[in-house]
Amino acid sequence: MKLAVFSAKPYDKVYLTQAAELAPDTGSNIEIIYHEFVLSSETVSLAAGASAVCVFVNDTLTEDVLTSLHSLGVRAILLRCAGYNNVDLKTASQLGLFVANVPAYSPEAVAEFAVALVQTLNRNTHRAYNRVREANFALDGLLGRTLHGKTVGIIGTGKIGVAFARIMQGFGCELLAHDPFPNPEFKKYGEYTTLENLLSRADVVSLHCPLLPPTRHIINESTLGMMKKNAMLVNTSRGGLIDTKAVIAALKKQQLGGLALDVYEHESAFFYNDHSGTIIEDDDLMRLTTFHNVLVCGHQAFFTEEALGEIAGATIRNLTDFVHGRECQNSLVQLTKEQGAAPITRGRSDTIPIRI
Ligand SMILES: NC(=O)c1ccc[n+]([C@@H]2O[C@H](COP(=O)([O-])OP(=O)(O)OC[C@H]3O[C@@H](n4cnc5c(N)ncnc54)[C@H](O)[C@@H]3O)[C@@H](O)[C@H]2O)c1
Repeated sequence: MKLAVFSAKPYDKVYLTQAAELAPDTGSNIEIIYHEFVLSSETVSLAAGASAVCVFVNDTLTEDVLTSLHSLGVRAILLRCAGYNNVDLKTASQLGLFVANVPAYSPEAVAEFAVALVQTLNRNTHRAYNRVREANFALDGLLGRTLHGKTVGIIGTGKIGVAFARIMQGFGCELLAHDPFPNPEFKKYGEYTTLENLLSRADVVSLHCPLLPPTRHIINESTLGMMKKNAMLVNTSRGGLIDTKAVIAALKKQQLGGLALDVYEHESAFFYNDHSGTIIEDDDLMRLTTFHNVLVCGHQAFFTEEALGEIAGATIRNLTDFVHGRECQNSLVQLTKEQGAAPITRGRSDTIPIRI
């Protein structure tokens, strides 16, 4: 069985190769071909000969890409990530393609990174680091706020949102959450409220919901206007949750106190590659990097040794479930027995109708 891996970085090669070698029931039967470029309509032909493709957050699996994959003989799509907003699941299902993700690979890794962003932005440690290297020990401009006693608003209380809540409770924060599907786990840490009430009360707002049609630009001119003046906004979820132009306007008006992003609406053109020698034409991204109170990272919240090991292991397990026609608990499409995969059995927040 040939597996074509797109957007493959050196670390993907190490962890996936190791996981395939350790797979108990297929072992050396998996031949992996690594492509460093993204999967798109321009590159899809390179999947020829493969029965399965493995993709990441910025590979685009639109109707035409999926149709091409299917006609090339690809039957399984393995996402080595949790979010699947980049895959047209309806078309995949119609084509009878198996699609599986890795729903939980160290949610703690992402939650811990969100906390790191909050504290870096709040206490200006990134600016202090640069100053001290130039022997500038002045404190002007580095003033932060004590988090203890502040209100933190969490939008989306799934695995990552709850892990974030648990850590922020440890800081002594009051926690509010908004989620159309309340999670009993969160109730240990705080209370659910409406989006409007959360935004008007929170000193820090952190986004942990998936990107879906109803959550696209959930942070927009109107919802930014509801936020407490000088509050901080953190997004480690998906770039499309924030209307970038609206957030730039809120920063310019000094309505928003700070912004920390691990994800960006149009990140697929830049993230995971070195563009330092080129002219970046995305003026919104460049504008964001000029604010002293904005921190942008390149979608790295998941990036820990533990998470990479879990992602690779789960990806290969999803593949072997498909190969052996076993029920796959990470399946994202409902296929018939004849199409070669088992029915979906998902938990509360992962039920498919919510996502499509
Ligand atoms: N930056 C990274 O490296 C990274 C890594 C992993 C995941 N992510 C992102 O984090 C997101 C959350 O991951 P998770 O594992 O916690 O997912 P999850 O499925 O466990 O939880 C998502 C939660 O969002 C809720 N939700 C759905 N619609 C909502 C809405 N309109 N308003 C508020 N909440 C809503 C769901 O009910 C669910 O409780 C993923 O969708 C993914 O986009 C980012």
